[in-house]
Amino acid sequence: MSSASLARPLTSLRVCVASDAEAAAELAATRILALLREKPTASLGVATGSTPSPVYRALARAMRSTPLDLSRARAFALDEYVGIDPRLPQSYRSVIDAEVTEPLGFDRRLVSVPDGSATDLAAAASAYEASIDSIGGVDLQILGIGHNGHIGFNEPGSAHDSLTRVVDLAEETREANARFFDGDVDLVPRQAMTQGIGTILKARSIVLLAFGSGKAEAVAQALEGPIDQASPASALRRHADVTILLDKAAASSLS
Ligand SMILES: O=P(O)(O)OC[C@H]1O[C@](O)(CO)[C@@H](O)[C@@H]1O
Repeated sequence: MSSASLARPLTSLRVCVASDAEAAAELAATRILALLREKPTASLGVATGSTPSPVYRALARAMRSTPLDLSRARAFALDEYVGIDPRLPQSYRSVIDAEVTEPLGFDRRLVSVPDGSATDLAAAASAYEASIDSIGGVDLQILGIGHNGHIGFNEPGSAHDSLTRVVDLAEETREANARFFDGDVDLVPRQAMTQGIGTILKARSIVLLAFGSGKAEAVAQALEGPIDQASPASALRRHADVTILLDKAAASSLS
């Protein structure tokens, strides 16, 4: 099914321009906490990268003042580099452990990250998709957005109904992520295993955050440009429950 043939009617997104990234992160954290209080077995979709970090810090702060038991909650990471040793600090398994599992008190057995070091990557990707479906899907998915509009590691050109699979990373994505690899783009893996756009759209609710002027064009394309494969994040406009949390700089190209 091509993205153009998707028949679901378009719905309006809630767009909130916060005073700064910290304020936007607080809003996202409040939303997550409300879900987890109401449903202690909720399943949270967690992103990595710089964008969601203040959300996880805000959650940890809130839980220090008002403790909440997350030991029955689940978390599913969006993506992982292919071929990376999961023990390396740059692996998304390590990032999720350090930013989500340990500080927030998830049970490690209930936190899943795609297996980018599997021998049979296609089978591991299918198993990951099936594991999300088998527990009834993600309740709330946290997303960032790449400079080129990617969500997860779904680069421009990804089908809007794509599922978890191995993808080639765009050069601009590898260059953007070189900062996590001692600034050396040659150390950034060339492939990743990512939830597809179709996987992401199966989440019941989605919160996308974007901060800084470097994301402004990608945000404008996603929200105001055509809904097409050139802008992976534009697919979010096909979902019924999406909240976009921006700082002023990331909102600066919106009309
Ligand atoms: O938040 P960053 O580091 O700018 O990266 C943008 C987005 O790209 C991804 O890293 C791809 O996984 C997202 O998780 C992230 O939020």
